[in-house]
Amino acid sequence: MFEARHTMDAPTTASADNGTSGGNGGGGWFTPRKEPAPSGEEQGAGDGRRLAAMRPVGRPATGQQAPGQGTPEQERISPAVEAAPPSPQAAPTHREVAPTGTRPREAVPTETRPYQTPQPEARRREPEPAYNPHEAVRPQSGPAHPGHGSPQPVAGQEPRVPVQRPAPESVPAPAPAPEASPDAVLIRRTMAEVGPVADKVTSYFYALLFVRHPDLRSLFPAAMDTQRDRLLKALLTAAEHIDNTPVLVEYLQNLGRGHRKYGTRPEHYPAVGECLIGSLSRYASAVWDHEMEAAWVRAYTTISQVMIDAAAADELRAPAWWYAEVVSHDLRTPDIAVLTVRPDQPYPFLAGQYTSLETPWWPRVWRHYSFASAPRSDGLLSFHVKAVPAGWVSNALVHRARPGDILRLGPPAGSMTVDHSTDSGLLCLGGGTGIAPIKALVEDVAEHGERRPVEVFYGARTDHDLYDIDTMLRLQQSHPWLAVRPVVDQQAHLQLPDVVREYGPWNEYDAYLSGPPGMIRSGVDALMDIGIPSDRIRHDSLEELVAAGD
Ligand SMILES: NC(=O)C1=CN([C@@H]2O[C@H](COP(=O)(O)OP(=O)(O)OC[C@H]3O[C@@H](n4cnc5c(N)ncnc54)[C@H](O)[C@@H]3O)[C@@H](O)[C@H]2O)C=CC1
Repeated sequence: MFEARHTMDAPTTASADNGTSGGNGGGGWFTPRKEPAPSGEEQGAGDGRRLAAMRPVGRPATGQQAPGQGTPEQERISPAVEAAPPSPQAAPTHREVAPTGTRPREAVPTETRPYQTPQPEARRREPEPAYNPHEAVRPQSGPAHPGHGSPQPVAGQEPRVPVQRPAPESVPAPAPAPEASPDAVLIRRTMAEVGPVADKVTSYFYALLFVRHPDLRSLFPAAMDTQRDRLLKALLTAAEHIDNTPVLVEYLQNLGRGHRKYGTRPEHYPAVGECLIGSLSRYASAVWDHEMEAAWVRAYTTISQVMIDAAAADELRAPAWWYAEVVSHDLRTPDIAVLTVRPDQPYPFLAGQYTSLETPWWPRVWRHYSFASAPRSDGLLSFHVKAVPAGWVSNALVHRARPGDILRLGPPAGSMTVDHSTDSGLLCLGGGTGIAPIKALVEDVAEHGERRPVEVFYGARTDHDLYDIDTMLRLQQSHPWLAVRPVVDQQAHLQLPDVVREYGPWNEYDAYLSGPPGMIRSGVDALMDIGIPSDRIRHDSLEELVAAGD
């Protein structure tokens, strides 16, 4: 039910309303409690009191940004506890389970308003601060060439670069916070404590949630496995950045909007908060005290309030989800398909954004895919999908979906979009199916009639994996401002990002990266290394990328 779309640009630290002001102090409306256990018997009066206290404040929706725009989600496959409504095929039944839809939101008792939602601010994505060395890739670059032939190398042979795998991204590491608020300090102390046992915290959290609130189980997928840590990760990510109001608000608004498709309602939030704190208090017992609990209550109240408000505002102007009929299915390689779908109602989005997608075969299991085209006059949407081992959704989309099948789409999200107020060039790195949003960006620039230079480096493992090279080369032929350079690992002597160093200078360019996490990491490193400032580098969230694609 909570979707963690941790973006690069998300959470750093700042301060504004740090939760320490207002009438929502530590002992105010939340009474510290005993350590909970996943037992129904523990739902005593104390719990009921706590639950009421944690209920977020309902507030009229005003001043929200357009759906899906400028959101930080920018994440490909992200942590998201996928609590979703039913599959299209089971729509009548599931509609009952997921009653939010487009109904007016339900009123929630107003108690305290500990937090004022600031207006979202425009921002750019920033890279994650620290990356590990990359996986080995031996790409090769050369001039654009027609068809699937091997590109010409652009550099001499070099030894293969020794590499390490990126470290797993579990609970986000605390961001540096020179002036952290007292609440932020307490929250980070908790996270440092629970980080090493994140798996246990997650299991315990869901045990609590489903034992105490069995009605919420139907909002989650039947099999929780790959998605089980998403809710907790989302909450911890948000809590960790509780000081950075503008970024946090944007992140949470996006999260709140995205949760409409799961059937999340305001009254679900206290239950989640209660179980979150129950889990944290158990696994951070060595440092847990009243102050720490109060800090978490304030943080969670803020988090849930922003999400609820954003969902309510979104409800006034957009459906919780769209049905979309598959109108074409083009198997480009044995494991990559290009799908085109027709949404049942207009679907506004921006080139460079992505959506969440659910197939009829795996109800409530959602995966993120970028739009592979800029918005079209016929309203059709296209996606590039690679079937990955054990990937339920990707395999269904590649090997099972056929024209006539009905999918569901969540709202658009992501801020890897073109800034049309400048005429900077675009330096685009697309790896594998990561070329999809890059193609959309190129089309977007073309449609705006701009003459800004666009340089696309398209990486693939083999020349056969350059499944969309013909399209890209056709675009290049039509647009003199566009250069497309395939980079094939198989014949390569340099990694894709290193190839980019061979060209340039890039000081007048904004950079866009899309592809596997290792490519994003090394790409951001390389681009910053050659002097492109981080605020000119955009990409989807690494967390989502790590979890994506299945
Ligand atoms: N389908 C979609 O709409 C989108 C997918 N993505 C992500 O793109 C990825 C695509 O996967 P595949 O097609 O299997 O790509 P892949 O794993 O075959 O990699 C494609 C290319 O990226 C480069 N690359 C890979 N790892 C690298 C590293 N560590 N350092 C430098 N360069 C590296 C190489 O040139 C490689 O050939 C997935 O992770 C997916 O989540 C991202 C955006 C959109």
